[in-house]
Amino acid sequence: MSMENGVTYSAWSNIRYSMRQHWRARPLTLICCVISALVGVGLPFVSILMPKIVIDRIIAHVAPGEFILSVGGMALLLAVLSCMKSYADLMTTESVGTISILKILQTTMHKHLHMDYEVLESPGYAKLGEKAWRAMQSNHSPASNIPRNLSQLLMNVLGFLAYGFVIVTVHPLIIIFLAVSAGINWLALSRARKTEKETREERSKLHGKLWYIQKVSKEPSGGKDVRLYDLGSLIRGVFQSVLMRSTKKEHEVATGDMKAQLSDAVLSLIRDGAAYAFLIYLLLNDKMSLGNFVLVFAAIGAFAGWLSGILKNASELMRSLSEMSDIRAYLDVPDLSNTDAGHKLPSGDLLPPAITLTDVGYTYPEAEKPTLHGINLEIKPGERIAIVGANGAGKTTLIKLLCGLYKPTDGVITLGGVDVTRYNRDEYFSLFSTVFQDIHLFCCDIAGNVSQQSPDHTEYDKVRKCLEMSGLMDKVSGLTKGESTLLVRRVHNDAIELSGGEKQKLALARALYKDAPVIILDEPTAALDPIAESEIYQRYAELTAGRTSIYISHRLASTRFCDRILLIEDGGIAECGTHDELMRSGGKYAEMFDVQSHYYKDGEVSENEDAFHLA
Ligand SMILES: Nc1ncnc2c1ncn2[C@@H]1O[C@H](COP(=O)(O)OP(=O)(O)OP(=O)(O)O)[C@@H](O)[C@H]1O
Repeated sequence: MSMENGVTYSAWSNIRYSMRQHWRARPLTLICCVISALVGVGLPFVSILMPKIVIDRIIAHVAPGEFILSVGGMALLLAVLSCMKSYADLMTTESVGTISILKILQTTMHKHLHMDYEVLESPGYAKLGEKAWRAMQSNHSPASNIPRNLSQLLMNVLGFLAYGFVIVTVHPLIIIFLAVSAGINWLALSRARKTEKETREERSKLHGKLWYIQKVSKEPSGGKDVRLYDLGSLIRGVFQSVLMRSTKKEHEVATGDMKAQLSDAVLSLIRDGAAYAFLIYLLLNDKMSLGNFVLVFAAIGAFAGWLSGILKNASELMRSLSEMSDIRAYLDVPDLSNTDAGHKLPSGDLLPPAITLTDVGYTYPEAEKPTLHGINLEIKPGERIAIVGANGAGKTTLIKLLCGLYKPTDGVITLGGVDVTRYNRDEYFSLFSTVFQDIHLFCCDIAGNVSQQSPDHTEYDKVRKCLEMSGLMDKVSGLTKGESTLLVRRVHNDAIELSGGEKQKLALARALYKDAPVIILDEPTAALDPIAESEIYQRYAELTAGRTSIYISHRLASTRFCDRILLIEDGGIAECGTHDELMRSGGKYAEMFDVQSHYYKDGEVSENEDAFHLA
């Protein structure tokens, strides 16, 4: 699955996008940005104008009342502008620094939670995610800096024009000289930006690796192996080598930035020095009044600031905009499934529906060959199917296709005679209760983990019934808080930890609570003790009553209570039939069953013996 969505984002489109986000989060932010820009020019302008007015008034011998009025008025204006600037800056910093970043985090979380599972799992998307995450965390975070950059750019441009006008009125030559030196500076900054852009892909990859190694080193699930196999030195070595490569690249970027800043400083010195010398020459030769000299002298000093401000802000804005592209590229990866209103799902008497696979195949993204191919299968309403096969045969892949987490790369799956891609993705999910091998617990109480709903919407009697059926009620009733006991210790101090088998029982209770017409169980008893496992087998008919069920297991004896057994081999259905039929045909299933049956009681399993008594 290619993650190139073919969309490019122009600078203008990124600016509009960012403005829209900020406007939705808090319109006041953008208003304050504009106020900050305008006052940011007005304030220093009034400051440099004040000495000229004082000198001009003194030289003109104005009346004391007029003098106090004009100077006092200027001082008052300065105080008002200063307060406005402080307020606008405070509001902007607070808004862009928290609210807007949180808004972006909220948007990305919504994307993680609702995108197609197939996209979420794909390596291409993970890479895009790393780039976007890096962009969100960077010092130049577009989330916070685009409005601030624009505000500062606007302030610098206005300052440049206002001060430029003052200088031009004295001598146009000075402004040409200042503009040429600014052009040279821009070239230096462009080079720095080019280095940053060229190395961004690689820096992002290295950063992703560092982050992954950090994550591995602190995950308790990997912590056992790290200690018992002494993986610490290996992990440290890999981290060190990636860190060195990452530091080298970051150093390249920092050096580019430093060179640009150095050239700015040197050029500013030459530029301002020459301009001041020229001014002094004009004053000494009576070609300029003292008031104008003071005004232009201050204007030239500040003009250089506006100029380098424009260059710096433009460069930072470019960087922020390209980082915004990274975030948008991540957010805009399209879903492959139908998320619009789809074909009406079967309901009432039509449940559970028939599911048909016609020439279905699936190739994982970037895989060399298909994991599954040419699968033809009809699952009748209410049928109990068992799927068996060696490790890596494709059993889990097949059920992910069935329950809509993957879209077939070949062939068609229909449900109730309708191509499943025509149903709305989330409505289609509602038809399946699935227990996967890897069980995810959410940081709420046991009841919430079973119902997957908030307490207001949880039916507690139903929760207890499902816990009873899955065999977890004995454990839960022994807990002080019963089904209100919290799970996930990382989040809640008073949470409990469940064992592997208990988690599996909880997952089964969750599947039963959902009460969907199709129940799919992928090795649901792998972690259960023999008695608990046997109870599940004995209750299987009750657990799956009125539903279509699909059961994956390596314990071949357990598949005997199913109507049909499918053996997956070499990416296809190699054998299909009842246990007796498959045993009679003497194929792979019979061979696997015979190998396993050596471990049963007394070495043999007779046809009539309870096949669930595993040693
Ligand atoms: N996300 C993935 N990306 C790429 N390849 C994958 C992915 N998941 C599984 N595979 C590959 O697909 C093949 C089938 O995997 P699958 O999990 O369907 O096997 P399985 O029959 O359920 O195995 P097991 O009995 O060990 O659970 C394996 O070779 C595996 O490497």
